[in-house]
Amino acid sequence: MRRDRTFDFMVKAKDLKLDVSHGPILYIEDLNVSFDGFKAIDHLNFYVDAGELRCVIGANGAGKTTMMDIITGKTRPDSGSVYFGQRIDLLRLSEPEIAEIGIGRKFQKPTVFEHHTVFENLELAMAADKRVFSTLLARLTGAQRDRIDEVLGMIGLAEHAKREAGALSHGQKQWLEIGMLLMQDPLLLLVDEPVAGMTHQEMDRTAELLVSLQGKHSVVVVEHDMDFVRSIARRVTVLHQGSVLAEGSMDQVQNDPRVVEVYLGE
Ligand SMILES: Nc1ncnc2c1ncn2[C@@H]1O[C@H](COP(=O)(O)OP(=O)(O)OP(=O)(O)O)[C@@H](O)[C@H]1O
Repeated sequence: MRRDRTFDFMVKAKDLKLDVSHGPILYIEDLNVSFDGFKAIDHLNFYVDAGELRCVIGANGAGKTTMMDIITGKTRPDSGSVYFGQRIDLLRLSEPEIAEIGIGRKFQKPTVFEHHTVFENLELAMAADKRVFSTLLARLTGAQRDRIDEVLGMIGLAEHAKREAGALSHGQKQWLEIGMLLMQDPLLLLVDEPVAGMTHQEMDRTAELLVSLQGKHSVVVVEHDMDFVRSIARRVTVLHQGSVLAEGSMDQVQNDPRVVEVYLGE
């Protein structure tokens, strides 16, 4: 895929300018990584358009987590390229720098601050330096309050703003954590198995939330629950043995004989 190869040497991560004028916000090309000789990612090509909501499925060990780890700088590949927009080479950036330029990640297990209220959790997420929490409380501007209220509405927790996060249900904690990521206004949001352990009602609500994020944010969701994937996905990527086996609508991939054989037919 065409990409302008301009390198921003000497520029601080936060000053890098995202360029999505060609469409994709994420370019992964010919990516490879091995662990002790085992190819976890094998000549992987993967593109996500700006504003897109993409689902990634694949059997255990297909390489989904490893791909997310490479995007966020946690794992370094052996070869290949990973670009954020056309110009930002993610392989040159550290994990904190990647977060700073607008890539947020939600892990499977919620990690909210249980002894703080929902509101305070969102407030804390706004601070780049988590140690400033005690001083931040007194200094919220009107715009910051408005942003917290807006996110509370998006995640459906406005009525729970004053509750301790530890008292929330599992699903509500997951939404709060997505809200905490939203406080950083990420351009790309990576979400790992968001509905594991949720009730059906919570799953429906999570689907609505993720669908509402597309457009303003690009979202990549890794999920095993096929009904959930069907309920949100516009485009689905099936990973198998570290590369893309199939890509398309849920109907297309579900009817692909190779997919049926290696994954859905299990
Ligand atoms: N740090 C590591 N060291 C050694 N092997 C690893 C490491 N990380 C991943 N692997 C292996 O690489 C393969 C791909 O793992 P990965 O976690 O990316 O798959 P996955 O698609 O996320 O699977 P799951 O659905 O189970 O989370 C697996 O066989 C895993 O055991």
